[in-house]
Amino acid sequence: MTLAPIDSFLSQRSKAGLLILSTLLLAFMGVVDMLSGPELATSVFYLVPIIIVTWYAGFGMGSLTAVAAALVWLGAERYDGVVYSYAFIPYWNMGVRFIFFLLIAYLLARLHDELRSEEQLARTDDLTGLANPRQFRRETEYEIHRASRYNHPFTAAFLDLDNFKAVNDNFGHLVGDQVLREVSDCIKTSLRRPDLAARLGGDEFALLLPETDVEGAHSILERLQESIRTRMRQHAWPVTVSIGAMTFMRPPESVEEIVRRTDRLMYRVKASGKNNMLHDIYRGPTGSMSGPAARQP
Ligand SMILES: Nc1nc2c(ncn2[C@@H]2O[C@H](COP(=O)(O)OP(=O)(O)OP(=O)(O)O)[C@@H](O)[C@H]2O)c(=O)[nH]1
Repeated sequence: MTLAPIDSFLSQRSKAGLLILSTLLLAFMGVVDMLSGPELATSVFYLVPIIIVTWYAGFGMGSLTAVAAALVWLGAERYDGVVYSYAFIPYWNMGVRFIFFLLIAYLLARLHDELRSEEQLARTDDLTGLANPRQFRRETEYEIHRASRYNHPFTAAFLDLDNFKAVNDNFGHLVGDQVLREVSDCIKTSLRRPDLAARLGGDEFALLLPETDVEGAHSILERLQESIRTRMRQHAWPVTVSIGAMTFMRPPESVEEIVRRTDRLMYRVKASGKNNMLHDIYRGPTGSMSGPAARQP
């Protein structure tokens, strides 16, 4: 049994939706507790709404649910007519339960944050904050499935910096790192929200532009190339960028095919003098390919 559908359902709920859900669960718990009487243990079930709200809406909302759970528990005890030797004991118990719930919510919120940040680290390139190759592959696989289903084009592009080694050699490795960060910054500001940018390693970057046809991709990539050129000139770094881009009117078989085709275009740019872009169209295994459109710098 997998919890994925429940997880997907809960993660799509708004904070208000989760609060309503937890209120309903607590009300249900209160009724069950009242009907079952004081003998039957139900305490652990009060944790369910607290766990759900804390995990999907954060510690603040989890604390509110913890208060509500402690109050509902007190109410159920009152209804059952439990007798204590001192009048303050029910309130003491309520306080202890609240602290227990709060501790669970706190630990859970910490665990959640740690997991999220680990996931984030596993997806990103340390130096630039862009996606890493594993994440690029995962998203590209997903895009192939999506494009097959909805029959939409998408574009993939490979970027390789020109003369980057010269910066390392002449200004040092730290300046080289700064170049990579500046290029990443240009990429981040040139792309749209659904686009993905990854650093594949060294001075190589990959872009995935979902739902993007030839014209759309061409204008984004031209803008990006110009933005990188301008930024490099501002720092007097002798770096330009070579781009190979492929617009897939039909999805290819695999990520490898995307990489192979796009990489090949990028290397043709390198071989023909660098600092340029080749952009081609893939129309399917039997379809014809247009000649690559090159733009001179
Ligand atoms: N500063 C820095 N350099 C790196 C990093 N990763 C790889 N490199 C260096 O990047 C360089 C990449 O080599 P090339 O792509 O051949 O260099 P290039 O001068 O751009 O060559 P062309 O693409 O032919 O213009 C190598 O010298 C690597 O040592 C990094 O994270 N930081």
